[in-house]
Amino acid sequence: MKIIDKLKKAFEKQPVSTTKIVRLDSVESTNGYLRTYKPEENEPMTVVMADYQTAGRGQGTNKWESEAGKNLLFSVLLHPYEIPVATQFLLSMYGALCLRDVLTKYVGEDITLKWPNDIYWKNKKLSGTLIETKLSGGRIKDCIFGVGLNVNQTVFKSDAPNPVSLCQILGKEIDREALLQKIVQAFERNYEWIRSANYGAISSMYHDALYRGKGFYWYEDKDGAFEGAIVEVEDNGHLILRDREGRIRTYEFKEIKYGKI
Ligand SMILES: O=C(O)CCCC[C@@H]1SC[C@@H]2NC(=O)N[C@@H]21
Repeated sequence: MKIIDKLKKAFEKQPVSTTKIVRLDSVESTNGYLRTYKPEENEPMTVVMADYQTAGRGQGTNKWESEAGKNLLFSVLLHPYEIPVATQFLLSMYGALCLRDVLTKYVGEDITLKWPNDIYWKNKKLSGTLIETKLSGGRIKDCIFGVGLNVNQTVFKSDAPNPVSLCQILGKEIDREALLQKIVQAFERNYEWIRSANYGAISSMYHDALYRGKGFYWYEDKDGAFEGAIVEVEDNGHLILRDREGRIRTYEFKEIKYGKI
């Protein structure tokens, strides 16, 4: 085969992303940027990424700090009108599974999903997600899926929650742009899951990928520490644990902490 034909073939095989990606040097927060963003009519998905955030937000009242130009800080705007509010955890599972798919290709087996949607490598946090939704008539009008993924940072502040970066795991710097392309392609490819609203299949993939998905581990709620095993994550996103006495305990996010293994 001629070289040009080989190149053409390779190019045809390479999926090309159709999603608009807005690239910024610095912004307060990529989630905040998308909150006032007006998409074109034929723009099902928009991504905004920044090299630096001056007020990056984490879960609850946490800040998300990230060294300039080292990591991936991006938010994906989706309009999943198909999804009723009651089952909006589907979005959380979809996003986390997209990230896991790509990161597993980089790192291998040890990538898991820590309820509700952190990405862990072994027992260290590789990525965190902040989801914000705008509702209309009991359905989801807009969903902003904001991701902070540690890529090339190697020194973290001491109060960061057990962080790790891809560079630390793999021992080499990672091309952030190529990684972002792969993640966006996974979001595009897997959007079919949302369209088909195949809750059972997504939920089963999510459960298979859960950190501490099997066996008893230490947890901590407002009454203290206890050993529990994950029974399931409900469709509404609540975590159900069974303790050593067989008691079933149900938690919303922030009501439970992971104790030491
Ligand atoms: O606390 C967490 O684990 C969630 C962290 C989410 C951080 C990302 S960085 C990009 C996007 N913009 C923000 O302000 N936050 C999210």
